[in-house]
Amino acid sequence: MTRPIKLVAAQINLWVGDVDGNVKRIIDAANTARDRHGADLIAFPELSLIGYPPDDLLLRSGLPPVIEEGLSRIRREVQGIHVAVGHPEYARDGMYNAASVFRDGEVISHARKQLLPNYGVFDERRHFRPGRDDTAVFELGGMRVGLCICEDLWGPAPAAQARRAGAQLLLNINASPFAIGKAQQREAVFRERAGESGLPVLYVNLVGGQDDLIFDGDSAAMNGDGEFAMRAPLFEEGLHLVEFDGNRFMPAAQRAPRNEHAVIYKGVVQAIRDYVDRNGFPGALIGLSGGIDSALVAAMAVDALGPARVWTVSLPSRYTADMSNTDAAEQARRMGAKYSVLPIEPAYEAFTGVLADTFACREPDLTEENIQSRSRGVLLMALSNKFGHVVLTTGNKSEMAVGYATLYGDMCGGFAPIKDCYKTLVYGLARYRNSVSEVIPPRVIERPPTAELRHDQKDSDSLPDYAVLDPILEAYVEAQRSIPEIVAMGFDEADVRKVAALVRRSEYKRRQAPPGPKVTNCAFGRERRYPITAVYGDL
Ligand SMILES: Nc1ncnc2c1ncn2[C@@H]1O[C@H](COP(=O)(O)OP(=O)(O)OC[C@H]2O[C@@H]([n+]3cccc(C(=O)O)c3)[C@H](O)[C@@H]2O)[C@@H](O)[C@H]1O
Ligand SMILES: Nc1ncnc2c1ncn2[C@@H]1O[C@H](COP(=O)(O)OP(=O)(O)OP(=O)(O)O)[C@@H](O)[C@H]1O
Ligand SMILES: NC(=O)CC[C@H](N)C(=O)O
Repeated sequence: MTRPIKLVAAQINLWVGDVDGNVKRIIDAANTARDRHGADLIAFPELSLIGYPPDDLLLRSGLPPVIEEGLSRIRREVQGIHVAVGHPEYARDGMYNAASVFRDGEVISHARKQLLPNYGVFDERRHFRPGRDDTAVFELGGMRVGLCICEDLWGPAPAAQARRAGAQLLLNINASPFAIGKAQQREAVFRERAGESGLPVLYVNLVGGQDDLIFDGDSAAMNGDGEFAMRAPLFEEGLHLVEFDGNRFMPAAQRAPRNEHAVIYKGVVQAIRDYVDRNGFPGALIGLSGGIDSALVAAMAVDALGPARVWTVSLPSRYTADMSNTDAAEQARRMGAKYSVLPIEPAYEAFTGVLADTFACREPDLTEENIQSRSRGVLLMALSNKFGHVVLTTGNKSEMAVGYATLYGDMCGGFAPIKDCYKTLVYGLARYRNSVSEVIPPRVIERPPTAELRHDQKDSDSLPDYAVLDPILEAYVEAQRSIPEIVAMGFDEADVRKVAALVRRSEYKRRQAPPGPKVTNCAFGRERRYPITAVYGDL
């Protein structure tokens, strides 16, 4: 009787563009899987040599020889274990999203991705040709393994082909980004494929932050009857071993419950860490107002980078309540982060002084409010220029949706960690973080949200309550519902019309906003591409 085969899912963090570094990460992990786990095969994520998504880096004429050299290094330097890696393939008729399996210098198998995703954040048809229905099935320890790439699992054909070609299990390598509900969606896909084909599925996905995407891993082994034998923790690197006896993966895994706020929090922290580190910043700067948005971003930044690399700055104006200053100082103390106070009053006086004659016949309005916000932006960017830290912007999705942010003011900065988190989610994440240890003074979470740009201002003066606004935004932005449809869902027509008009009118602002991680099922940017200049009404 043949012994069970040992397979390792390499849930690792790979860097886009860093082929040499990724090859080294792959070789090191393969050697560890062989030596520590006695593995027969290790599988790496989709396009692991170049990282995901490589976008138009794929068009660089210097890339093919670098990929070729990386693949031959893996072939030369890893012995005694099958290695499955994803890489671009440059063929005579075009480029393919491919995967190769190597063993002791030989190419054992080769697959080309058949189903190229071209929706949501994906643009794969821009670069790749689809592979034909020539599913790769190879032998390992007397068993037959079918190899396919990411989206190939999301349709029935590639798994059915593998089954017909005699596969006993399906190995699927991925670059599948996180979104709320994605883990459940994946589970449904595994179940559907396993149910149709009867094949157990080994699913390998990467972890890490890449500009506006985060990859959560969620690598898994599911048996043909829909039972999990392994499900890796989210947002953690690891080499996950499973054994396969020809019919089933072993052993059956206990699945730890997953708290949604904990998962999202961890994902955004990962996004901050990878963005700051990979772009070479010594740390991050945050304007800490005593409000909930900057409080959450500061807590996440400290969790991502450690307190020594986070610099919080209070920038009070005449409208800033004492309570706000006290709470900001208290949070910085609790987190152990650097805290400076730079009052914006002199800058504001200087700007309004220069404009005084020109504005003589005009009443104060939003213009002056925006000057406060812009004075803060100028100061934070000056600190960034002088000390090299990146400014983290604190706008949330509700604000970015309706344009409730000042261009070149509080929108100043390089990375926007919570830009895809609705305000109601911001509260949930802050409460979750405080349930671990209370870094945010509770009053910050409890008081009503305010921009403090004029006396006694509250967000609810100009916007519907977030409990109403956020579901309208979900319907309008994510589900692309028309105004009459949203009204039919039970919302007040005036509210819906106002919100929709604000969303339409602020497209220009979002185009100028810094990147930040996708969390919802339709993030602004890559995933929702609307014209700025357009005339459309109730659509
Ligand atoms: N289609 C278009 N294409 C390109 N540019 C366009 C444009 N339409 C206007 N603009 C430009 O944009 C300017 C207006 O934008 P902007 O200068 O940002 O100003 P604006 O959007 O008028 O005001 C800022 C808004 O954000 C709110 N806010 C500010 C700060 C913090 C918070 C908070 O609670 O977090 C809220 C504030 O209460 C106000 O409602 C126009 O004067 C014009 O220069
Ligand atoms: N007094 C302040 N000191 C430092 N930064 C400030 C101050 N006021 C505003 N900011 C910065 O500008 C951002 C926008 O703040 P604002 O108070 O206008 O609205 P907000 O969206 O409710 O944010 P928050 O909940 O953080 O207060 C803040 O998150 C913060 O980064
Ligand atoms: N890279 C891919 O093919 C990813 C597509 C897939 N449906 C996912 O998001 O998981």
